[in-house]
Amino acid sequence: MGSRSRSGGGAAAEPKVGLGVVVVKGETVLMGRRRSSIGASTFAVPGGHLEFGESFEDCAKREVKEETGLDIEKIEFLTATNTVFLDEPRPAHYVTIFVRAVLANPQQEAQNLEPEKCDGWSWYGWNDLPKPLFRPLETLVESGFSPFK
Ligand SMILES: Nc1nc2c([nH]c(=O)n2[C@H]2C[C@H](O)[C@@H](COP(=O)(O)OP(=O)(O)OP(=O)(O)O)O2)c(=O)[nH]1
Ligand SMILES: [Mg+2]
Repeated sequence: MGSRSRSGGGAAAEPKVGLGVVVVKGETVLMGRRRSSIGASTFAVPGGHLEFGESFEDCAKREVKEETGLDIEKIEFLTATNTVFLDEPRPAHYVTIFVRAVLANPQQEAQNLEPEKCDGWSWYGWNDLPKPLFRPLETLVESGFSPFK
């Protein structure tokens, strides 16, 4: 058939673009434990798929609003990671764009607006992150990267 799919079952095998938002408040970042199939029970920052035609900034604002209700500003590109998930329910390959942002209103509280996808949101120090981390984030941390430098 000449199919480029390697995952079988007709599933798309192309790499996808994910976007993770490191929301910074003081010395802490916002993280929650995932319930979604890829990376279930690992801790990740809010984020999701980049939609067709969307800017990184708009994607970051949209995903953080949908998942936490928070409004963010000062969105800056941080770095990208390249992760192949072979041990998940379905093989997947993600290029993840990481951006940093701050709260538009530091008094605003995070709400768990998609409880089917996340156990809840909390603030963690970068040197005291919860474990295990979602793999793209683990790659970021292990590279020595810090959103506070
Ligand atoms: N949320 C989040 N997604 C990430 C991170 N790193 C990373 O590679 N991704 C990738 C893999 C995820 O499967 C993908 C989509 O994010 P998601 O799993 O939260 O999906 P979602 O339902 O919020 O997205 P969407 O389909 O509603 O746009 O983005 C991260 O730190 N946080
Ligand atoms: Mg998400």
